[in-house]
Amino acid sequence: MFPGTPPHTKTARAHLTASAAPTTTPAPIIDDSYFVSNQLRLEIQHRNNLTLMQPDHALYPDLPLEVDNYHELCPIEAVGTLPKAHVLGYQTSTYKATHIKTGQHYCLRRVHGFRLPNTKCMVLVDMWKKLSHSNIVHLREVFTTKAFGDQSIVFVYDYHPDSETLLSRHFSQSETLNGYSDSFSSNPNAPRPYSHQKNAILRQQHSNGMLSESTIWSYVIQLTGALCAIHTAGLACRCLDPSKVIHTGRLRLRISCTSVFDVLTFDSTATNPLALIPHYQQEDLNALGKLVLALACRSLMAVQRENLQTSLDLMSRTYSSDLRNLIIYLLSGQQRRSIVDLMPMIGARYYSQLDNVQLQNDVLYTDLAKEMENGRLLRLLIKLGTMNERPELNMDPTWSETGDRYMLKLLRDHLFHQVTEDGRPFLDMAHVVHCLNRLDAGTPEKVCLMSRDEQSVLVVTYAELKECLEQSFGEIVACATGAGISSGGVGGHSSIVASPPGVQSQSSLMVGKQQPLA
Ligand SMILES: Nc1ncnc2c1ncn2[C@@H]1O[C@H](COP(=O)(O)OP(=O)(O)OP(=O)(O)O)[C@@H](O)[C@H]1O
Repeated sequence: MFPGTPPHTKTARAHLTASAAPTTTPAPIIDDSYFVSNQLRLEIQHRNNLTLMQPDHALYPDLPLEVDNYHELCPIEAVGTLPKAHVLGYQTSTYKATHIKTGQHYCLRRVHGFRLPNTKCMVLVDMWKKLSHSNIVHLREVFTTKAFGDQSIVFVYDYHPDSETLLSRHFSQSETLNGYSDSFSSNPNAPRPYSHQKNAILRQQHSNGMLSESTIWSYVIQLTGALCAIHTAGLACRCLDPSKVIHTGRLRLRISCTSVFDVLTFDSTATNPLALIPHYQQEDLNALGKLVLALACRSLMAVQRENLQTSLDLMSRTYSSDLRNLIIYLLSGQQRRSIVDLMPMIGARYYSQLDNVQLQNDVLYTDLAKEMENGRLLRLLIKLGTMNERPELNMDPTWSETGDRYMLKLLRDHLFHQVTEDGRPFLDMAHVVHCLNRLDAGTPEKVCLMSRDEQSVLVVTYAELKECLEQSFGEIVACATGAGISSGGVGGHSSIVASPPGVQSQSSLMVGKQQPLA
């Protein structure tokens, strides 16, 4: 069998009888799962699709083409979503947009009809911009604009494709629409009997399905980490609401919407703009307690003031006393609490979280390594594709068919155009990847290449083919950049190690400007 020839295959037109083969070869790989794990591939594909999503002007004719330094605005909320007035009574809209200069994607949160009285609040905005944490959506800038036809203020954040709010992920649609839509604001004027409330919470807990305790602790660890960073920076979150925490990928949480409340409620007459921060930090802890309790009960109703005790009783049936104690601590408004006090309550669960993150990291590294390999192979394919069948170079129409390029053309056939004994295309990505890897490494291993008319057989090493490739591609680059002009075969990079009868000699095959040898 000729070296480098896959068993029981023949080249595009030639039949390599010598390679007739054992049938023990593994089944050929013909799908691209060969390259990267399926689940990750789907996830990344989906995120890329969302990131590359283009604006639909027919659907959103009123959207401006440009807003400040951003263009290609695409609303992130579902089409047909009715305008809501959630953030302090202002209507808001969220868009994916592209920065005009850098091409980076961002998430723009627009607050409609808001006029900024002065720029004093920018002190807080600057503090937020400096805050970088893996569980906080990074704020990049804030600006006012009339591009939407009104006076709007726009908060620019990092874009995290395929995110979902905790509200839509873990709480039922009906609950958000049935009069309890303002997640945590209870209406004390609407009393309901205890049993009614308890049954309703139980129903929701059952219909929504319980979250595992480890999931809730993972959320607690991420959110306390974020709060710790915010409080340490001398800021308060003020938006720890299920509609403002986004969930991406596998259990990854990020607090979004930061700084919006600070700007919208900024009191420019106050002597110290940071005076109320300690108070808001206490409110953050309260909001965290409510969020954890709501998640444990899978119900927003669970955190209304009159339902708190019932909800704590219900969640204790399923979850540990540690989780209950953590919620009680967070909701105990009388004492002065600190986010740092939560660390001993979480305790050894940090180790499991760290372990999960590191395991996930290992998986990503393995897939990244595969992707790097794929990138390498893609560059090789680009070089081959640029060269093979090129109609002419330096006014030489035979350039791609002569000299070193002829070997590369035969290599192309060897890679992609092999057929089985009975003439069917031979598809095996493993064969292509195997050969390309050897070509990239320039190994001394030999490969047998046969011309389509079966008259010539070249046996060359991958090292020689690699040199041909680099040399020929270099000629194209030089021609493209006007750096140098050359044509014809360079010769000397190949050798016929074995020539079956009737095959042309090395010199006539490889040197000078010969007639096309296809
Ligand atoms: N930084 C971000 N990157 C990507 N998507 C985001 C980002 N921030 C929010 N989203 C997504 O945008 C969508 C809308 O978010 P938004 O916070 O406006 O929710 P909402 O329920 O409409 O809130 P509001 O009460 O302010 O109207 C959600 O699906 C959310 O997951």
